[in-house]
Amino acid sequence: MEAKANGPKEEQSHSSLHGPTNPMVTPLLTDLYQFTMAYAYWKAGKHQERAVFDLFFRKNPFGGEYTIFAGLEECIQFIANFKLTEDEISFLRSSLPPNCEDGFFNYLRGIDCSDVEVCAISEGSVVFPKIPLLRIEGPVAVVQLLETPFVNLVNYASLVATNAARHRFVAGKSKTLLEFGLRRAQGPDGGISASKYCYMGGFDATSNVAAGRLFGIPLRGTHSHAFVSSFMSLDEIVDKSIRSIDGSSVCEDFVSLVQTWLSKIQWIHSLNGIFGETNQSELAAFTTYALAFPTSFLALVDTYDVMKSGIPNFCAVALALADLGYKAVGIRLDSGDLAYLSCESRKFFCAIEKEFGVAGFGKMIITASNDLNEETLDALNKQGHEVDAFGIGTYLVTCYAQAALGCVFKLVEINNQPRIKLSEDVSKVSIPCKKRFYRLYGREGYPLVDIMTGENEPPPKAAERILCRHPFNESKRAYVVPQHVEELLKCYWPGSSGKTREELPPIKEIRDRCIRQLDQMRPDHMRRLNPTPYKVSVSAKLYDFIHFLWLNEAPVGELQ
Ligand SMILES: Nc1ncnc2c1ncn2[C@@H]1O[C@H](COP(=O)(O)OP(=O)(O)OP(=O)(O)O)[C@@H](O)[C@H]1O
Ligand SMILES: O=P(O)(O)OC[C@H]1O[C@H](OP(=O)(O)OP(=O)(O)O)[C@H](O)[C@@H]1O
Ligand SMILES: O=C(O)c1cccnc1
Ligand SMILES: [Mg+2]
Repeated sequence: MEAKANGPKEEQSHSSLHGPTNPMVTPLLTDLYQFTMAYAYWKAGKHQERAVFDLFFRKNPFGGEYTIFAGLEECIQFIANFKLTEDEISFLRSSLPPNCEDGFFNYLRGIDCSDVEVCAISEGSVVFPKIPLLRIEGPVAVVQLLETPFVNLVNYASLVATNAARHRFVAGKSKTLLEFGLRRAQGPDGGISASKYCYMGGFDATSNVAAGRLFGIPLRGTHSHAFVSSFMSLDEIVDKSIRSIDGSSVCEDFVSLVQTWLSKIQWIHSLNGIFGETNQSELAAFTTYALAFPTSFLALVDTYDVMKSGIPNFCAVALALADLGYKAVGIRLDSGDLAYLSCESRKFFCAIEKEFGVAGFGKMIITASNDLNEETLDALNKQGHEVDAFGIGTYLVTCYAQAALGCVFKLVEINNQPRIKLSEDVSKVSIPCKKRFYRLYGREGYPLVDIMTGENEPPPKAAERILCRHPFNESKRAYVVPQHVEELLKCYWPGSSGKTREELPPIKEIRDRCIRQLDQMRPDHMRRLNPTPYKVSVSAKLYDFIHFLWLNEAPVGELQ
């Protein structure tokens, strides 16, 4: 069932700064330590010092080599409306130690994000580890307060968008992908976010009505087993009349028409022996649904027995509808061997088309659901199947294969002084400095490498050779002559910088960007098994600076 599009709230006001989708996203949606640090900064007179933080992740999820960046609009909606209320300030006063001075709470009363600059990669972009998704600059105490909500808003959004993109990659472009996860999602916010970001990652529609209304995502749905099993017999159908599609005639007894078709199907030579008596309560359910939705009839056919009952019953109702000029949509399979049952169902539909000359009957849409995930989609592809649309819930929205993306928020500069965070684990050493990022494209149009440079370095230029260095591994480096250079960071919240604010595009545009960028990737980065890592690099100058700072900050050990 396809719902009629009806003035999505989002499309009417996509660029207005109306606040985050979830009203729980307030300045208090942060960790206590952000406020205790803010107090300590304030007490030390350090709170106005200008800091630059990077938000990035260290490892791609799901064993893959790419990630989809999502959640940016919610971050901007959050800071555009960032203001502590008197109630919130009173709560903080009661939560912090009693010796915290009043002046701090007066300071909190005055803060907003008008002096914070947020630059970010465009939402829906394909992104890679270590390259900051957002660069946040402003008074250290304020920016520190943004850490937890920003990381929270980006983490799950990007994880589930990536999961959706991965499901799309396996299913293939021609399949319809429906997100059915609301009932299994991690709470209401998990459900709404899943629907929004699965659409962004390449799904076609959702069953989540609230998400349809909030974001203008196409709504789709079928019906459940309960609807089928709620019927006992055809006698329950009281109003049996239905008008033909062109309105020229009325069929007074649609039930009899369906029964006539069912007996005709039973006599088809090529189907002989497939089925005998079908389940009559199921037939009653299908007939009732068709009377309610003659223009979009779709039936769940696995309540009793797919081939012996569901499919013949569906065909009888669909053929009766065809007599009146209506074209049934198709079926949903929700159990059993989906490869086998989809192929058998297709054969049955083709046999009907051939036998009764009903054009297009063989092309009936077959939807499959039931604990689907990347692996089952892949298995179905390998076996061969006839499924046109997949309804996917639990594994998709809970991100069963990877619990979190692991975004972090690290200080890279304060008062124009670059800062570094060291770690025994080299992959956890942060890349210091306020930086710029570029994507370098090769001759064949594929992105070759992302490179970070210092803020004031000259940008890489097309057709000019540039040395790209692994940030930590001295021996890994390459000269690149890019065909095309794309600067990745754009200013989405200028603060007091005077830069122009990049518009927040509608969700459909973000989805299109995501699909386009995924299409542009070199296939070996995309494959599921042992994909090739995409190269993320730093300029020679930045490399030297990182290692200079590293040596400066790392204490020299003493051996005894
Ligand atoms: N051809 C196939 N190849 C691989 N996996 C499949 C195939 N067909 C279905 N599956 C998957 O196998 C699992 C079957 O689920 P399960 O064992 O619970 O049986 P079921 O079909 O749901 O039976 P029932 O509804 O009667 O309990 C699902 O995760 C489904 O996605
Ligand atoms: O399987 P998922 O990927 O989570 O997709 C959503 C599932 O939700 C519905 O039934 P539900 O699971 O509530 O009941 P059922 O398994 O008994 O059909 C639907 O029939 C799907 O099977
Ligand atoms: O519309 C459906 O078929 C549907 C919706 C949610 C969950 N399972 C199925
Ligand atoms: Mg289920």
